[in-house]
Amino acid sequence: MLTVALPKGELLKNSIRLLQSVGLDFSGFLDSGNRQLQIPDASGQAKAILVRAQDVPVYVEYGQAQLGIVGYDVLQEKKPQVAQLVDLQFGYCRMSLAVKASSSYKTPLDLPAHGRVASKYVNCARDYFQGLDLPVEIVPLYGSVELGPITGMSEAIVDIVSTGKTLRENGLVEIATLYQSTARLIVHPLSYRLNMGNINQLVEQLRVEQLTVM
Ligand SMILES: Nc1ncnc2c1ncn2[C@@H]1O[C@H](COP(=O)(O)OP(=O)(O)OP(=O)(O)O)[C@@H](O)[C@H]1O
Ligand SMILES: O=P(O)(O)OC[C@H]1O[C@H](OP(=O)(O)OP(=O)(O)O)[C@H](O)[C@@H]1O
Repeated sequence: MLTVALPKGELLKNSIRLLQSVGLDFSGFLDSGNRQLQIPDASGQAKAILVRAQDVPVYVEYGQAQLGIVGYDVLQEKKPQVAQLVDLQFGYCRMSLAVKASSSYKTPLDLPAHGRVASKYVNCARDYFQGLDLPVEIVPLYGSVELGPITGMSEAIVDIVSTGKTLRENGLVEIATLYQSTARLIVHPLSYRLNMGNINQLVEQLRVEQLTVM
């Protein structure tokens, strides 16, 4: 039986919608009273496990799930050994560098050498500043990173921006975009090569459906 790893949070609804369009129903995860972390599809072809967004590639890399749905941002941060097969065209956001709107930093190179940058995406932030040849201290945080510059702990943040509302409401502005991100269908490479549980057919169906459903 195929196992699909689904991310809790922002990408869950659209992931479930997409899978429904190819006949796999995991809508039970959307029931507010439901605390089950794995549910079988009614057809008996597959089951889904519900994990934190950052953990989706872990289950796929280790082969406990053959398929998963995860943001490109997470793949950039963790660089897991998985095949990235389809850009699912939802979960649009961008990884940005932001500073206080009132600061004098208008471009990344205006930031002071050895200044601090707070982020949940420490590898993305580190790679970006290495590419600029600007030495900075990356301060790892787990959320609400906008508070870094507000409290004065850091000069800047590297974080996901979607509507821009969170930045605006906290007096921050973007000064650079590291990359754009969308949800991706990822696959365990060996399972794909061996076509386990007819995985290739399902991937093709998802490739077609994502164009019409979203
Ligand atoms: N505001 C947003 N708008 C659109 N997509 C987003 C937004 N925030 C995050 N995403 C995308 O959705 C994915 C999951 O984000 P979500 O906020 O649900 O989890 P998370 O905060 O990264 O993880 P966790 O809560 O487990 O720490 C992200 O990796 C990104 O690809
Ligand atoms: O541009 P916007 O549409 O306002 O969205 C951006 C916000 O969404 C994410 O936060 P999330 O809700 O995941 O909370 P977090 O601070 O715990 O990461 C991200 O970290 C920003 O704070």
